[in-house]
Amino acid sequence: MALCVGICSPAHVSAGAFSYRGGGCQASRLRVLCAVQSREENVRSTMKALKSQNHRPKKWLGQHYMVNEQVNIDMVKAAEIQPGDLVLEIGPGTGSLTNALVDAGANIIAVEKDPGMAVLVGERFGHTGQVEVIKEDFVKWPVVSYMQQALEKRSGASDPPRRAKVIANLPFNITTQVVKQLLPLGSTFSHIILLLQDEAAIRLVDASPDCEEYRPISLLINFFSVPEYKFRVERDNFFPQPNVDAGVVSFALKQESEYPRVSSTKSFFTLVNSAFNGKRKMLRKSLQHLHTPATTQAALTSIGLLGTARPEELTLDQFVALHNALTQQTTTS
Ligand SMILES: C[S@@+](CC[C@H](N)C(=O)[O-])C[C@H]1O[C@@H](n2cnc3c(N)ncnc32)[C@H](O)[C@@H]1O
Repeated sequence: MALCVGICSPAHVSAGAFSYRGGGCQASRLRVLCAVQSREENVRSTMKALKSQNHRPKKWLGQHYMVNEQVNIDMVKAAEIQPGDLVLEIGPGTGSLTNALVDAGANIIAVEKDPGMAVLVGERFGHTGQVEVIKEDFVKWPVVSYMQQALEKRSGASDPPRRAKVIANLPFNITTQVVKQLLPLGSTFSHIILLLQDEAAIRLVDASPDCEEYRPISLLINFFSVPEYKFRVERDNFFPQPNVDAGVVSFALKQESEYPRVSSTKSFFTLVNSAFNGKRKMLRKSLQHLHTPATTQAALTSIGLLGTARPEELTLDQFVALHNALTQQTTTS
């Protein structure tokens, strides 16, 4: 590593959206050599940490460890971490991202499902007093009550509690579930920064009706947050190497007063989910278990759409208008 000081600055990393190429970058031979050496060293220290726990990476837990420190540093930058911020990290693994958070002065609650990794990360950061490790399956963990209590403990009696942030190199198999679980929590979290499969990252931030993957989750994301694609991370930055590249996305969470105006969020998403049950069907058909076709058609025309509209043609604002028109018609009839 010492060899690389002053030469290894990631020249291919610029502000805005960029891409981490691991050892495959187009920079000078020396820089490539340094990147390879530094990555090998990171792989070695990851292996050493794993060996100390007699641990082989578990595929079923999505254990692909980050071996490029600069990616961790840039994820922390993307989260705009300030000293004293409370950060929830999902799946700390060997603690490489945790380490960048500690360096930035954050206080971290790290939830790890693998007992061996929970022990490892607890031992690694015990002396800092900045990391609390919780050995739990994040999906079953009571995130709101735990984080609210932690925020309240930290805030003075007078000032309103600062919201926490979430950061994670997420196991790919729980991505959708975690996104759905966290996005509506704008009173607890201000930002969520996730490293995901690149394809999922692109799909989640592109929520326009023209997008082929336009689905209820696209509407959910824009209802509750402002998403942004930050940068791409190529597969050779992980150990073991996955079959696909990754991407980092940020969700700036809205607070309740900023949500689109609907009478009930629950009934709004019931409408959206029902609408997409038959993506190719006309709304007046797919919504017929909620409203008669005539009612849906009248509501559609009252907001300036054709009575034959299909779900993939409506923007979030138009779904909101449709929901409100249907609610109004139901209450007046
Ligand atoms: C992709 S690895 C990332 C590890 C580390 N943060 C890094 O960047 O190198 C995913 C981590 O999440 C953990 N994990 C998997 N499923 C989990 C769950 N349901 N709840 C909490 N942690 C989980 C795995 O054990 C693993 O440590």
